[in-house]
Amino acid sequence: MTTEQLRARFLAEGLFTPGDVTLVHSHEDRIVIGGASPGDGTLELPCPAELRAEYFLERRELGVVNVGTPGTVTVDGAAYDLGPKECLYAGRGSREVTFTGGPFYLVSTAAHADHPTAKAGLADAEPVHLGGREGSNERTIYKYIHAKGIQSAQLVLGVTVLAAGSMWNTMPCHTHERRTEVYFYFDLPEDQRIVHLMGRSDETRNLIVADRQAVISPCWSVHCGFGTRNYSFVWAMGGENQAYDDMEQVAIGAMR
Ligand SMILES: O=C[C@H](O)[C@@H](O)CC(=O)C(=O)O
Ligand SMILES: [Zn+2]
Repeated sequence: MTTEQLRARFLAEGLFTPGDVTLVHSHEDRIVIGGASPGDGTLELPCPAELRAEYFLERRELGVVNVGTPGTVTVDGAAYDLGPKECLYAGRGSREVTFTGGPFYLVSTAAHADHPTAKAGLADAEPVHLGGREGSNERTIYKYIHAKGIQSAQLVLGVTVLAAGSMWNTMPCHTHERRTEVYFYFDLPEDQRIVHLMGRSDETRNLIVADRQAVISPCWSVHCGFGTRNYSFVWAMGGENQAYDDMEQVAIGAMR
């Protein structure tokens, strides 16, 4: 694939349109990603015709992460205040979801079961500190929706925050034989970029990614990257299981 073909297929740009909810429907594990940018108003989660559903969460579940300023997400009349990087899970059967403030990044997977709406902040996520200065990858991993956290049908989601002076995420890298993963990069200055590596581990390609863009990694693709500055990203997965560590590790020396 050429650069343009790779970008068209695996990179989601333009998710944040002021005053609108923008959704991208991937056929990789049927993951829908999106952005809600309410501005000064309130936005409602629409139900695109492609879902053939009465309402968005009729057969789906949703993870929401605030990637901006303090805001509120309301699910069937119950309001949840979300600070920056905080997360809300809305389960199957929730009929009305509205957004104010933010903006908010959205990830949805198909759901075969109902789970209660739940909020988690950074302190609830049992932060894991990984990497170090010598590897330029000092970072904190916050797990929100996973086997031991907020319960879901298949969605797994968290946020990773890189320390100032650290640029690498996920190195050594891995694939997930049983899942699709999407990285959504944010908190990167507008004029900076991330070199995201994708593709089979023995035949990698790269995507040059800007702030508030997402990369879809099918099960065969590695997903890791190096920024020209530090940044944060939301990682989210859909597929067969919810064990965070179900991954095929790739030795650095085995990458091509
Ligand atoms: O499957 C897990 C995901 O790729 C990320 O959680 C990895 C990550 O945040 C990191 O190492 O920086
Ligand atoms: Zn991964």
